[in-house]
Parts: sequence; structure tokens; C-alpha cells
Amino acid sequence: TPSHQQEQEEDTPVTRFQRYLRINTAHPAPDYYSAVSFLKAQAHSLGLTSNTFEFTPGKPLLLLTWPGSNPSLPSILLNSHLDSVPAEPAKWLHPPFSAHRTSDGKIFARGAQDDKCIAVQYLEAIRNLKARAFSPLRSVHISLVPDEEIGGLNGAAKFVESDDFLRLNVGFALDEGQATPGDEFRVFYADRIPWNVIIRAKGVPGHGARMYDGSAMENLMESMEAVSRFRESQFDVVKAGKALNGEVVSVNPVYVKAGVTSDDGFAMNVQPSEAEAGFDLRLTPTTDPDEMRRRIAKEWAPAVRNMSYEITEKGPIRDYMGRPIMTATNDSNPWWSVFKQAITSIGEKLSSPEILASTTDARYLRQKGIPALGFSPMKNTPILLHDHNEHLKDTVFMKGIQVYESLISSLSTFTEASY
Ligand SMILES: CSCC[C@H](NC=O)C(=O)O
Ligand SMILES: [Zn+2]
Ligand SMILES: [Zn+2]
Repeated sequence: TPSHQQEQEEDTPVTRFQRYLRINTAHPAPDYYSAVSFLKAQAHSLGLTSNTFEFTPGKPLLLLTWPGSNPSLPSILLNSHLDSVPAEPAKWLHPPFSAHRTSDGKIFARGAQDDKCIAVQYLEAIRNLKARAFSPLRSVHISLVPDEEIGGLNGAAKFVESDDFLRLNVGFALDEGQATPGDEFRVFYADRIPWNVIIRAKGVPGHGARMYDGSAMENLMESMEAVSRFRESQFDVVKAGKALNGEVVSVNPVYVKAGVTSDDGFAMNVQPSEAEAGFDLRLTPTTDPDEMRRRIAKEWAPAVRNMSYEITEKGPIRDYMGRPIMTATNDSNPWWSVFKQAITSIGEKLSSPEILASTTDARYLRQKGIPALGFSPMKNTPILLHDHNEHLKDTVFMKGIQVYESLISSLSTFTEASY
């Protein structure tokens, strides 16, 4: 039964945000249906229409619509994923699904920054625009999608392939971005491209006391060194201030697997005949994938050292025209000017557009040729996505609503032939 305090809880943008945060949509068992039913109720209270799709059973996708007065114009899509990464509650100051608000206004929850804030801000911005009797020319859609954190294959990827999506005639989209401790909002015009790389070594097994050439572990370790050298070459460029994280290729080992098991763990005096390691590799949008594949084959997993490899590309590397997947942030893209103007017109600053170091669902929209920017209005805010103690200040959250009011009104009334 709800506590007295909960019954008394006010209904404000912040408490609505807290209610959404309390729905546990963390992997591996996200409660999508509760999230969808909460957001749908919010949307209906605003007079938006809703559609729930299930492109994959058990993985609902909620589409909300504010119809424009000229629905023949391409529409605006505001995207937010429903899911979150897991949290380790023991390592948090406040439980990750409590949405506890401290006396200084910090709201603690998994998803507070990534990315439940924007879903509620979209809705609250529309609430305020409606209260001002604003009405959009273009239709404004909000998509709330499952599974972004695990690659989006059963969410956004299927959505953009559907006829339902085609019918929306999306002209421009916004998706999540990232916080900044600084004073200028960040905006992202591209994502890096994730590859999962596994390298496997085979070698001569033998007694743990014996030194000989060509063991699986020796082969793997030599490759690890080659990977490390490449990693350093990329990281040095970032450390020297010559590139941002999203502008170089990253590679990080995420597991190693080897050893002959015995009853109580590993047989410490046996050199194994097989060993493998897994890497999270991220290409920049303009990295030559063939060159990367050649490097992996030649330097990281050379057959001459009894190595093999497996590359799993986790999404598209080129758009439908065979070009790098990115959105133009110059005069060739009129949406860019509208976006920029909507931010600066309310007295806010925008830093130079960046490539996101990680990966979002925006890539699926861009792949289809739809201009999409990654943007989460969180400034003066520590970057806490996927971290312990993820939180967002109430004042920052409220400011974001105002930012989206400006964005939604500008984008939805923008008129230019052929866009
Ligand atoms: C394999 S795509 C995974 C997408 C995920 N997105 C957010 O963290 C990421 O790791 O960047
Ligand atoms: Zn996210
Ligand atoms: Zn995330």
C-alpha cells in the first residue's frame, strides 16, 4: 500500500520524472510494460495520440504524436530509449530505483541522465507549449524505444525498417546526447561504430615449469601487446589534445579466457592449448573498415602465430548511399541552423558539434538519410551515464524543459520547400 507520503506527493514535472525513474527498466529484465503504460497515461493527459508496436514480442515501442496543422510536411521525431544499464545498488548512496531527491536537489536514479530525463522533458515541454496555445505546423512524434543499451536491434533498428515508420515521413530527429560539466550544451552529429572483436590463440600445451616457444598464452600475449600499441597510438592523439574521444578509434579489452580448470580452480602447472580475448572496438564514422580488418588479421590475430579472429559488426557502417553515417552541421543542412538558433535564442551556448564516443539509436535514423542530432540538455553536470550514483539536479532537469520548448516550437514551425 502506498505510504501517506506518496499519497500526498505533489504532481509536478519533477515528481513525474521521479515516478518514471522508479520503474525499473534496467537490463537484463527491463519492465517495459510499466514504463510504456506510465508514459502513455502522461501522453493521453496531454491529448497526444499513442500507438504501441511490438516489432519483437515482449519489447514494446511507444509512439506518441502531436499532430501538426500541416501533416503533409515532413515531421519531427524526438527519440528516447526506455531501457537502462544495470546498477550495483550496494555501491550507490541512494538506491538506484528510489529516485531520491537530496536537499540540494539531486535526483539519484539509474536512467536519470541516460536517458529518462529527455523522455519526460519532451512531454513536459509539450505540456507547456499547449498551455501557451502553441500549435505545431509539422507533426511532432515521440518514440520510446526498447533495447538501445543492448544495440537496438530489436528496437530502433526494426522500427526504422517498418512501414509504420515510413508513414511518419520524418524530416528531422533528436536523440540523446551527453551531459557536460561546462557551461555550453553539447551536441552530437554522429556516433562511433561498435565492433565486437574476439581473438583466439592456439599453441603447444605443456608443463607449467617448462619454457618453450609457441604456447597459446604467449601467442595471445603478443597480440595483446599489438592491440595495446594501437590503443596507445590512438589515445596519445586524444591526450595531446589533437582529437576528441569520438574522433579516434578506441579498443579496450573486455575479457580474457584461458586456463585448464581443475577441481579447485585452475591447474596452475599446465600451460593451456587455447586462449582468447574479447575487445570493444569503436570505429569513427570515417574509419576505413577494410584497413581495420587488415590490421586485425595481420597484427592482432596472425595465422602464422596460430591465431584466429571473429569480428561482429554491431550496426551499419555506411548510410543508404554508402557514405559515412553523419549529420551535416553546416549550411547544407537547414535543420542545423534551426537547431542552433533555437538554443542561442534563449541565451544558451552550444559547443562545437562532436562525434559521440559511444553509440545510440540515432545511427539507424541517419543510416536512412534522416538528419539526427544527439542532444541532452544537461550542463554544469558531471557525466554519470552508466556510472554509480547517476543523478541529475532538479534545476537542470527543469531548465531542459524550457530548452525543448524552444526546440520543439522552432523545429515544428520551420518551413522550407523540400525539407
Ligand atoms: C553494440 S551497440 C551498444 C549501444 C550502447 N549504447 C549506450 O551505451 C553502447 O555501448 O554504446
Ligand atoms: Zn542512452
Ligand atoms: Zn547508455
